[in-house]
Amino acid sequence: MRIDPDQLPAPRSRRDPDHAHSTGLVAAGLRHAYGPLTVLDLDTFTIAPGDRHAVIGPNGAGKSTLLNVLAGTIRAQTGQLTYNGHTVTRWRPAWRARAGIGRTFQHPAVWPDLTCLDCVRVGGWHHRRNPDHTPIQVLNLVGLADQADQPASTLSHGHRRMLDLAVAIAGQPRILLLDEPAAGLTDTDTGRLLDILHGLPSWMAVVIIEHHMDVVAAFADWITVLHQGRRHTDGPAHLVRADPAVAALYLGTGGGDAAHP
Ligand SMILES: Nc1ncnc2c1ncn2[C@@H]1O[C@H](COP(=O)(O)OP(=O)(O)OP(=O)(O)O)[C@@H](O)[C@H]1O
Repeated sequence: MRIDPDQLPAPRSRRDPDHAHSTGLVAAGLRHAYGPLTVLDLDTFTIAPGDRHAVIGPNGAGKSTLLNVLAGTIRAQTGQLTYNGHTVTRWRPAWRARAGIGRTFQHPAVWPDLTCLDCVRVGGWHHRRNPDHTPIQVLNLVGLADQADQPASTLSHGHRRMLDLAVAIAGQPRILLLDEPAAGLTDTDTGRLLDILHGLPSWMAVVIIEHHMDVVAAFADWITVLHQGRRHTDGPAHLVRADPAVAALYLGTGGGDAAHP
């Protein structure tokens, strides 16, 4: 089901003149299977500059698979990805990151033996000549400036998640993909996460996979609901959140019929 956005006023544009040449990411015909199990089967998925987009769905719906396909960690068996007019379907994750597709991981992936500051330096290595923010400023943004010289391995789970986010932000991505950024965070850290997300530059598109609906509600303009690898619903966030079929999907009371008529 697709909610008609024409019911609403036009979404606020987040385009920045400096990034007007960015046309975002367009995925078409993505399909991925493990043996007989198709875990992703999406006709289209689009990320426009400045999007604030949440991908939700029950466990096993294919959300991380989608994010991994967009970031290049998994190569979909069929489909095409176009980013700013370039076909990037076969690009490695590092090439995509350098081109502006950044990400965090469901299980924070930081370099345990490096200090927090060095992790952020690595994250921003391709912007050394003209950084928007110094590494310490990025650490400050996520509340870790006091831990700058500490090895990443000594951080708590919540702080490792923040460091993972800082590493991604240091790369100044045009598209930032966040896999369950609030998982395991305290309420205080979740509040900080939302402050950080709200403070990201308007030209940066942000896509989150998230189970915490309060985070989705506070962050997203647009929601895509996946179920069994397919699009169940997508549309403006407040309409999707109010959609009884989406609630039914989470409660297991028949939403599956909407995805697989
Ligand atoms: N390497 C793998 N081999 C086989 N099956 C896999 C593999 N990785 C994922 N899957 C299966 O693919 C399906 C989609 O997984 P995925 O992690 O994308 O779902 P998800 O929506 O992110 O779930 P969750 O919310 O629990 O993280 C699940 O059924 C999962 O068990």
